[in-house]
Amino acid sequence: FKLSRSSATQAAQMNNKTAGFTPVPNLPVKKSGLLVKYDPCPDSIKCVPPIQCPAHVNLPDAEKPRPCELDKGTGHGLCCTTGQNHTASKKKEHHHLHHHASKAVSVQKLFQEAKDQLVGMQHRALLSKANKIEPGNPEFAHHSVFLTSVRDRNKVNARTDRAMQEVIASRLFREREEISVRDFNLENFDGELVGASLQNDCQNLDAPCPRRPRKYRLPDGTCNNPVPGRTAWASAGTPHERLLPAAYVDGIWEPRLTSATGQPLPSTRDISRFVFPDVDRPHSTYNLLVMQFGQFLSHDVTQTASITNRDGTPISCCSEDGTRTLPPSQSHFACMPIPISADDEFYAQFNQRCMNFVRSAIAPNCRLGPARQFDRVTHYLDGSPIYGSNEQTEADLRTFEGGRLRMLNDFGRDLLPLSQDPQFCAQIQPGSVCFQGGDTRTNQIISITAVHILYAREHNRVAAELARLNPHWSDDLLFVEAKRIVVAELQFVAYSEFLPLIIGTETMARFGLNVRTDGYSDDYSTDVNAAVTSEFITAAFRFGHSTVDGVFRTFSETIDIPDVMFNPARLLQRSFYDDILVTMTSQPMQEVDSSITNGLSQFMFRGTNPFGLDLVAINLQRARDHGLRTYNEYLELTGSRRIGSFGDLGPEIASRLQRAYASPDDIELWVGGLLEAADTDALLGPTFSNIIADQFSRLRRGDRYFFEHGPQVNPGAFTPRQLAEIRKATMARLLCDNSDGILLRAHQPRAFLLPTAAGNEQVACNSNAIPRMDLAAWKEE
Ligand code: HEM
Ligand SMILES: [Ca+2]
Repeated sequence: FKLSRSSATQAAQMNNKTAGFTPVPNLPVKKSGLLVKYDPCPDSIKCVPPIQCPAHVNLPDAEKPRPCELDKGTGHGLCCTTGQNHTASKKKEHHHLHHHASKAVSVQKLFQEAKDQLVGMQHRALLSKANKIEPGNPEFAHHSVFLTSVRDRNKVNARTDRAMQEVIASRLFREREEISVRDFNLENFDGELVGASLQNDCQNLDAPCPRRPRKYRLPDGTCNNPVPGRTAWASAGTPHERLLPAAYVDGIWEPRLTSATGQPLPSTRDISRFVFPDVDRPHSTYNLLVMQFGQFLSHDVTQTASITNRDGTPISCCSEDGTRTLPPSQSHFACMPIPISADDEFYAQFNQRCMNFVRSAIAPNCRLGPARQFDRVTHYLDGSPIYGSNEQTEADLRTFEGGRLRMLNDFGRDLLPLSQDPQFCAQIQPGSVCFQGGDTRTNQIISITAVHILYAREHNRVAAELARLNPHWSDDLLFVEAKRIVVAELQFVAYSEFLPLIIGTETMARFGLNVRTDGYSDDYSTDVNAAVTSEFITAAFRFGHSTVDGVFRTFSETIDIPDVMFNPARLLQRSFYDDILVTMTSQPMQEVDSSITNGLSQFMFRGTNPFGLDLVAINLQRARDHGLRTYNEYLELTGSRRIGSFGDLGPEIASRLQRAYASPDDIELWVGGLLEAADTDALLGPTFSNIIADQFSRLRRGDRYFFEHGPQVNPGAFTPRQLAEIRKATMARLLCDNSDGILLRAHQPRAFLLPTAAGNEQVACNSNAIPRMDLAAWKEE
């Protein structure tokens, strides 16, 4: 007797649910065992979720904010006086550099020393002949997303040089001034360089903006915040924010390498193979579009840059055949390769002992202090994967006729135009083509290429409709108006349909994330920086990697995902676009749990090689590179109790964790976050939900152009009538309006849930059950 597929699935899911760990609130309890009831906060002090008052972790007990009840019984918060900064604004310690009779001279001397050291490091990097990567190597594909155009190369090199000088100068400074690592990580010292002779390099912190605010966003995200000194906030090229101070062992850029026990941390590849095997656990109601839209959103808000060779080529930190790590004398200063154990069940077959890993590029800070990674794309949720994150990219994508985006017309179907570097994908997957989108990751997996096509078609659909309604509008006006509508639809779908499925309705309410049913929102604040946090991009929003299935079961074939990475050529087949859209909305995604498909953890970007990269190992290595703290520290940040033993996380997983880690204090944020049991009606547990909720709160409260913000604050506000139309947008309508009508003519109204979910039966695309926006609200009287 065999279990039917569905009951086996159910059993697996129950198993997963009971295995999940639920963090325990860290609150004072009365002798009776009941939670203490809290008084309201004093006037003008807000009660916020603990994550939105991050300084509480680092304050001495006597200064900690006191707990309070959040609105509508959604849990406990803190009466916060320190805002969203991870350090309380304490008086900075003054070190003599600042008071030196000729500060400018000593800063300059420090930087000259740093420059000399850097030249030495670069010289050694140049001498190491081995550190190039050939096309065709999986690592070449990994780095393709980081590559900069020839046009930008000098600028990128100059920026990295400057940032590296700051790192070296910070080291010299910290040693000479004998500042503790803790104070350095917390930035409890005066490290401002503004005013010193180097200030010329710091001017890009404030973008030049027109006096009268623009009605439309700028492609690079500048001039969103109107306050002088903040006009570059969250624009392309600006650094990540941090919830907790970095965990660099030197307080500057040296990654965490030792366990709480004092022995070396385990290799992230070992953590991957011990803790994250490939187990098929399909989700009972969520489909693969949740996964794919999630990745699309992540590409909108974040793309980290990598350090490269000076000629822009990727750096290799392993010997060419992967059998050994390059010795320090031969390797680049940005190298942080991942060791592979000799007993690795998978990579040992291919004699691999080293997986390449190059550290993320860092931004000049214009101050001494911990290194800060930056975002290459606009942090704002502003459709940047569709339109690009700078003026040039946007211009390259436009036709300059009718406000439209360029498309490749393939026998009557609109696809994205072919990439200007059409050979690129062919270097990874012979015979493939690459498409051109607003983001360099457009071809990373065929399903994301399809989402890019979906939105580009929507843009052109809206532009055509606006042109019909307003025949006198210019190309420019049609373009910016269509973009404003498409971005609003994207934001609306993200906040109304997607986010509640991920973090649940209670967290939505606690962080004030729900879209309104009418009127304008009033939560815009010039004090909120929308920039993504290190914790969000390096761990929490990478939850999505657990939801990826190793195959697409399309109408006509079962495709292994590594075969469609950088290989979107199937989209040229007449029915494939519809087929992959239908596959995404009808095939379940994978559960969020301690399992990752081999398609990501062994074969990622394999191209024509027998093995690829391990994304789990890379995620964890990236977290160390970016100075992320451990799971326990984020439990504390979110107001939960730390775990004391592996057993706290459940009996089955405990032995696997014990095999990987020496101490529960070493468990990484991404690992602990995935192991939590989901909140009620959510996909994720509280730690990831909190980090994601905090980010999406920044992304609306810190974005002046957010679709719900009214004319008092938003120069691009919609009229009430237009806003009512935006609020009809759904993912189902987007799919229906922009499919080829070959395989997709009907759809379930809730597009992120399987058609088998209760009350979600398919209806014809022209049915009223899938509402339609009426663009007549944009007709000029
Ligand atoms: C479809 C399969 C996917 C592949 C092949 C993939 C691959 C990758 C790779 C190679 C990176 C860069 C890793 C590094 O060097 O640190 C990355 C980063 C990331 N991924 Fe994925 N991913 C996939 C799906 C997803 C999904 C579904 C989500 C979220 C729902 C997601 C969220 C992220 C985030 C937030 C980052 C950090 C981006 C940055 O700042 O550079 N990914 N992914
Ligand atoms: Ca963006």
